[in-house]
Amino acid sequence: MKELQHLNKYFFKYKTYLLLGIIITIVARIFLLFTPRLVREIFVIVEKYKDGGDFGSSSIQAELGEIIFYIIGAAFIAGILTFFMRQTIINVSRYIEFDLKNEVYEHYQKLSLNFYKKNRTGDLMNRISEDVGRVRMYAGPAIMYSINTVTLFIIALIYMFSEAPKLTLYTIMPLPILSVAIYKLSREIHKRSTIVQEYLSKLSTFTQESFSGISVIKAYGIEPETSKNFNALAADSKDKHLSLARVQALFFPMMILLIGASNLLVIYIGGMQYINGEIESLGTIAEFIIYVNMLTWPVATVGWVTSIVQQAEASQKRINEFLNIAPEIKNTVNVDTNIDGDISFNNVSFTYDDTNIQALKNVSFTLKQGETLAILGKTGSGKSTILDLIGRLYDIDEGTITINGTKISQHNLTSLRNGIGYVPQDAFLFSDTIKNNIKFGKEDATDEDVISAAKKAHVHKNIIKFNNGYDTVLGERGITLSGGQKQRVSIARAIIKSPQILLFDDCLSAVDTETEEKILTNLNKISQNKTTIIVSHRVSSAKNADKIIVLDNGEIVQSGTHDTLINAEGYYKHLYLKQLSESEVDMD
Ligand SMILES: Nc1ncnc2c1ncn2[C@@H]1O[C@H](COP(=O)(O)OP(=O)(O)OP(=O)(O)O)[C@@H](O)[C@H]1O
Repeated sequence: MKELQHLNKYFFKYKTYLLLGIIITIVARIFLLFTPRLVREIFVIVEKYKDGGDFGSSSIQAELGEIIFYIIGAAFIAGILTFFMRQTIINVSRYIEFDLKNEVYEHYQKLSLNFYKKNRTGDLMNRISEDVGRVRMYAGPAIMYSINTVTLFIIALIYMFSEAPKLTLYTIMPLPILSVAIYKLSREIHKRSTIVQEYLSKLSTFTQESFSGISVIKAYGIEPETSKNFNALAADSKDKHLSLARVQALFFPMMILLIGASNLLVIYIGGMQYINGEIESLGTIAEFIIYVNMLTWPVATVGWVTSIVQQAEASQKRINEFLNIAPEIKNTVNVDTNIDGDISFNNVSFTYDDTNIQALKNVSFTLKQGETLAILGKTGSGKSTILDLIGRLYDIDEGTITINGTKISQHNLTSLRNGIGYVPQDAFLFSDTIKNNIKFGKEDATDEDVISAAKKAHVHKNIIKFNNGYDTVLGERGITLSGGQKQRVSIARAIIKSPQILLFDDCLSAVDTETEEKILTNLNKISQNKTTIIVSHRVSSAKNADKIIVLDNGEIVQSGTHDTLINAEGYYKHLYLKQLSESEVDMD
């Protein structure tokens, strides 16, 4: 129960509701327990009448009518109170579920990229949905059924012992067996349903990947193999479902068997006692049969609740594991800081701790506000890493990065990120309208702002050709747009923010050189007093930059301007000549 203590703050938050729920539960059970006693009363009256008691038929009718009225009244009140019991306690569990989901989600948002690299997306999703769901079962149903069982048991046992102590002992004898059996069964059901869940998520991952990668599957003609693999997985999943259904099918027969055993005991022992004169009325037997049936379900829930609590404890442990991870990138400055665009790298080295790859070695450069830097280099040479470090997605191991002369870690993290417009290599678009995807960079942007940004990113003409224009909804990862269109929408998203620093990570790779030229000219105009860094594999993207650096294996191997670099031996000149001859071939 140590892990579940995390929920105490929520129980405290909803204490009034919870307390009300507990009181309602207790009162509801008291009313429910009037029925067996009233039924016995009926038997007593009928027995007296049959034995020739001094009843007239109209007075017995009146007495029976009164008792029936009480039975209906008690059941009615118990029913209403049971409704409110669920409305309070189960509602509290839903509030707690909602709060916990928000807490986990907010925490996820604070965690650094490293965390997301180390943990699978499916795992993150499971903890926020399935695990929180299991914890809710503890916060609601488990508490409700426990109070229910305890109250019902205490009150019923008091009534039963005061009525017929020996019969009571026999009646409750099978109940612990029922409880233990249900506990064992619930554990087995849980074990098998976890396996079923695993198979379901395997199946959904498989289908999701097949549909996302359907073009590759079709292009390689491997539909039959994919179907075979799906069938095999589905067959395994079916077997696991059947094995779960087998144990689930045992649940009710077991309950019926044990209820039957208790009823038999009541009838047999009660009957003997009636014959011996130990109990006065057959009504007592009827009363006890009702108790048995009333107590069976709560007793069964003891086993069930135990297994719910164990599952909730395990789930909360998994949730706490993530909640206890402190964000690696911490905001140490609470006031806003000014980001104007002077950037300086001073002997920066950086190693990714998950792969131990040293991505940057002693990298130094300075950029004044308004200047443009182009970074070139072979793949894996560390270009994207430089951009990630400017956005402080990772903290550096050695050296210093400053913006406006202040160390990057001394800037307010929100000011820093607000001051940067970042266009990633892999343009990610949300399943939303094009307009909202562009506005993502600036929630309060007007339609005119959106259009102007799209024009600057040279995508406006494409967008207005769609039937719904800017209101065109993009599919998962923007599948309705071409690669180049996606990149340009992503550029518009950065432009609309009008940040001081613009970071473009090879984001023109999918557009033709002519469009690239036009976009770069527009960017040149926009970024007059903004600092721009363009990562590229093309000399055409770099040639107008104020500074160019060439990276190799994390080190700067060349730096200068286009003119100086095409006259010096090295990667840049080589690339320039290669791309020049390629473009000449294209023109032929
Ligand atoms: N998140 C990460 N975790 C671990 N290693 C990484 C991570 N990102 C990059 N690397 C490694 O760091 C090195 C530099 O990667 P980086 O993405 O900066 O190169 P790049 O020059 O931008 O490459 P490309 O031109 O292919 O985009 C590579 O060896 C890469 O495998």
